[in-house]
Amino acid sequence: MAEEMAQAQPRLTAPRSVRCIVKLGGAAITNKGELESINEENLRSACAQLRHAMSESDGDGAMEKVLGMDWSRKPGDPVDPAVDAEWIAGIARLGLDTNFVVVHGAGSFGHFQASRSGVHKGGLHSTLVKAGFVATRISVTSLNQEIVRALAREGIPSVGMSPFACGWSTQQRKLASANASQIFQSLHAGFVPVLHGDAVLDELLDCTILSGDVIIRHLAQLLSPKYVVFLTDVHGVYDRPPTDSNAVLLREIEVDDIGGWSIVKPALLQGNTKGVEISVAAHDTTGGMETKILEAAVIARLGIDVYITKAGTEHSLRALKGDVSTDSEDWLGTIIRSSK
Ligand SMILES: Nc1ncnc2c1ncn2[C@@H]1O[C@H](COP(=O)(O)OP(=O)(O)OP(=O)(O)O)[C@@H](O)[C@H]1O
Ligand SMILES: C=C(C)CCOP(=O)(O)O
Repeated sequence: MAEEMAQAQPRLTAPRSVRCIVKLGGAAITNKGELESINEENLRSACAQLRHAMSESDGDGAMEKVLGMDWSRKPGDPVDPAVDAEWIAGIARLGLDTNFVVVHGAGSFGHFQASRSGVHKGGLHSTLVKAGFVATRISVTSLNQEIVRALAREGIPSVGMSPFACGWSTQQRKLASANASQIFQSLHAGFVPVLHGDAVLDELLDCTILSGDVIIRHLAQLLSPKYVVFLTDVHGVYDRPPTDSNAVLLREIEVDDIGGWSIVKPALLQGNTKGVEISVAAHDTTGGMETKILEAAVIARLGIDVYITKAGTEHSLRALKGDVSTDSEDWLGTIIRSSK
């Protein structure tokens, strides 16, 4: 009996060293202005680049034949999916370094439902908020499934995990309970966990919206990855909204011990005391680029380099491979790192 109980307890040991935690930003993998619309090209490219970054082979990372893992039948498919069971059985190992965690944002899934009903502000006694909570979860979990499928089609052994369903909750929007044992165990078993920004219960507000950016910071604290990558729809952090033609890309930001940060590159902005000007879309319930920068600064203070760059570019591939340094003049993106 005691043995059975011991087996039933989750293993709480930290996993093998995690190489990278990556955020697939909602602005990149969805068409943000169009309700529940996936940016198929960006999603496909992000998944292919992830596979490439995980590949253990020396070449360009592309296996001759990818072991597709989405075996479900999609609408319009005439017959059952062809699964070459003999070929698969003959493959000794995947040849992928799967020590990655993927977190995605909501983009045009979830934010609209949440902002329309006010889920982010709480108050589950309101029927509108309750309905909005359900609608938000339907929307983000359906996006999660599409992302897991896209990764699986690239042969990445991914498993979807919803923070709400894993019992994660907040207290006044700050993470209060976030058991990661299922994530640890999945990594141990060779799976790539795929989490997402979610609607969660809040001890004071009843409910709120937990951003993928906050999830990434929490996981970075728990898993100490080698580096963290945020892929989005712009090249990185600019000194003002990139819609302004005078916006300058901040190439390197240094974070000190107490969380203060300063611009290192470009040199012309060194000593800039005005800070960064940010605009956030009206329906965005989680703070947009501002939240990303704040969470990235916390991660950098841990001594973990953070790369923010545009999805579907040569720069995103280099970031996913960890092939970026402060000397990389030809890399387009923002590096946020510790000053130590
Ligand atoms: N100073 C700034 N620097 C960079 N981007 C900015 C700035 N101000 C506003 N933005 C906007 O921030 C957006 C990216 O942040 P956002 O949070 O939407 O990204 P995401 O993580 O990809 O999306 P989601 O939160 O849906 O997952 C860009 O579309 C950009 O226009
Ligand atoms: C709107 C919901 C449900 C999640 C938001 O997550 P984010 O897009 O990562 O900020």
